[in-house]
Amino acid sequence: MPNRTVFLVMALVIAVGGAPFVLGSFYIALLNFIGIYAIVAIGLVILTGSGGLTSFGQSAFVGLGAYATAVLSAKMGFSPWIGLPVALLLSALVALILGLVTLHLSGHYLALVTLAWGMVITLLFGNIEALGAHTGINDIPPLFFAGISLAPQERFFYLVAICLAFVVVTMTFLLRSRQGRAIRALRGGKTLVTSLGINEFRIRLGIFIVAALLAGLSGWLYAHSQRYVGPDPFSIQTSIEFLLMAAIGGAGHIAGALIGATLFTSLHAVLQDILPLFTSRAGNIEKIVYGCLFILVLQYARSGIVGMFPRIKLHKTQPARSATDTLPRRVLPARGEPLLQVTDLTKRFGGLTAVDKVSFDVRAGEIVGMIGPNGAGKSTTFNLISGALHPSQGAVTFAGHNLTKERSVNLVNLGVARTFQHVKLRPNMSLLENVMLGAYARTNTGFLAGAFRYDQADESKVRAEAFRQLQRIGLSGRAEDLVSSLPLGQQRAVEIARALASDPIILLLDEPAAGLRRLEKDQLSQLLKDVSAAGVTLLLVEHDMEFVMGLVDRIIMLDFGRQRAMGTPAEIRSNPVVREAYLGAAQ
Ligand SMILES: Nc1ncnc2c1ncn2[C@@H]1O[C@H](COP(=O)(O)OP(=O)(O)OP(=O)(O)O)[C@@H](O)[C@H]1O
Repeated sequence: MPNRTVFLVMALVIAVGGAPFVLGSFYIALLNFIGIYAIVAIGLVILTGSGGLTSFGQSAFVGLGAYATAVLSAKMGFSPWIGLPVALLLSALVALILGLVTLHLSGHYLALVTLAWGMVITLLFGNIEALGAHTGINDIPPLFFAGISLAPQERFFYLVAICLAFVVVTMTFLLRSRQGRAIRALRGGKTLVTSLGINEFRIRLGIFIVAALLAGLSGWLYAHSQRYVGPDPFSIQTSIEFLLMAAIGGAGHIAGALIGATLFTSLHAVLQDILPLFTSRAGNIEKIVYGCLFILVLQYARSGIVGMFPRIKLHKTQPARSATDTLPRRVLPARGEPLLQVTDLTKRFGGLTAVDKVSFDVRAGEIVGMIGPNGAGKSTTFNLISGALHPSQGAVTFAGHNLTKERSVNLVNLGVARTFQHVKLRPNMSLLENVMLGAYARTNTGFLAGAFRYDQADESKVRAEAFRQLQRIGLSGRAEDLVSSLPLGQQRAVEIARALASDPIILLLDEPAAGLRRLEKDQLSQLLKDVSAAGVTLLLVEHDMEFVMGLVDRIIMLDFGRQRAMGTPAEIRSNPVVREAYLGAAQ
């Protein structure tokens, strides 16, 4: 651990250890609430801030955890410690069921379903007699540890601090891990994550369960801290307040959740003291204050308070230390071997035939370009080959596999990698992390391994691979910089490095030169020639004829969805059909 981190951790341990001796009981009780709420807000950092999924049902999961342990300990006489695994299991199970039903759907279905779930659970808590209906459950027994009662808030404080520290550490590790990168990539859209071999549904389900687990833990703490549970604290309003906490602090960072929970809970305490002095409608005014706060945050500080500060790097990523830190590489097919066969490929959009019986093949080691005027069907053909679209008819065979029958998420495992016409990098991630995403399918560590750091051997290899690819494009010196700080030409190079990190047999490039200046195009052309020299086959769609002619071995020309010509650049240049349909205007 670097010295600065050791110093920070020690200072924090001393501050937390001494707090109950220095602060009065009001402040300790306040800190307990902050800790309990921060755990839920950290769940939202994972779910909403990182993964882009909104849940209005987090307080319902808190309630589930709280009621589970309350019923077990107060009504059934079990140890409150038994309540912890039960609260966690119940939260995870409900999240699994809700997730399985909704997470396949795109759009705002999850938000709507969690809203309904939040409303239903509050109604249930308030109406089921066995749960104490509106009176709730009293006399929840305190926790005991080694025979010592944790009933006093000063002692409970240590339990909250330990749970919060555990959550902060494991969730920080998770976000930095292979699955953490996948979580942060979700916002890039399904086509991107699928092309990297990331199962979008599984990751969404995973983070929904993680956030529910944290809410369940928070509920367990809440029940044994307050020793009473009733329906009111678990309403939709509280769920919105959790979202507000994460948004104020900065939903993209764990530190944001801590800051947001601290500010919001303190503000709540202050308003509850002050407002009744001026008005008998303190509750309503408080809601208005929160509403205004939300609008202000959305208007002026979308990344929350944390986003107002420059990025602090507590650790510097090091390249691999030894030669054994390398991922196994696949054996590339020998140059000239048949690799990709496209047969009668057809795609209809309603009455429009965008691609009409296109057939061609690509041999290993070739650079093949696909050209054609606007609307010719190039992108559609590209998307059919890369698995982003399914054909209406025809087949794409790659190294013996029928790609049209494969799940698109598996293509990267077969050796198919791609780049995008509109660069799809994750702007808030470093160059290194963006390229590491490319190697996602080459290792298989899961959420648990990431959260508990059992993934370091694999991570070190993936990091080494990403450094190697960054060196290849001449950007290893900027590995730690945010990718959004690069000009477009270098961003395209990073996309190529990311694709190469998957150890592809074929690289599909969608208009790689679009938007580049002349010098950037020359650099890109040289990079692609180097990649080809290393044995990777290239198939590209491109508008820029000069760029294509100087780079490729063969060209396929499409027009109105049909394949009009195929040949070497010289043959294409002199082909009358091409000259008329495509080059005519340029000559
Ligand atoms: N999802 C879609 N739904 C309906 N029509 C589509 C869809 N995608 C493409 N098309 C249509 O299919 C035809 C071919 O489009 P495509 O984008 O493949 O052409 P292109 O050669 O890539 O053109 P450009 O160079 O302008 O990108 C166009 O007429 C387009 O409007």
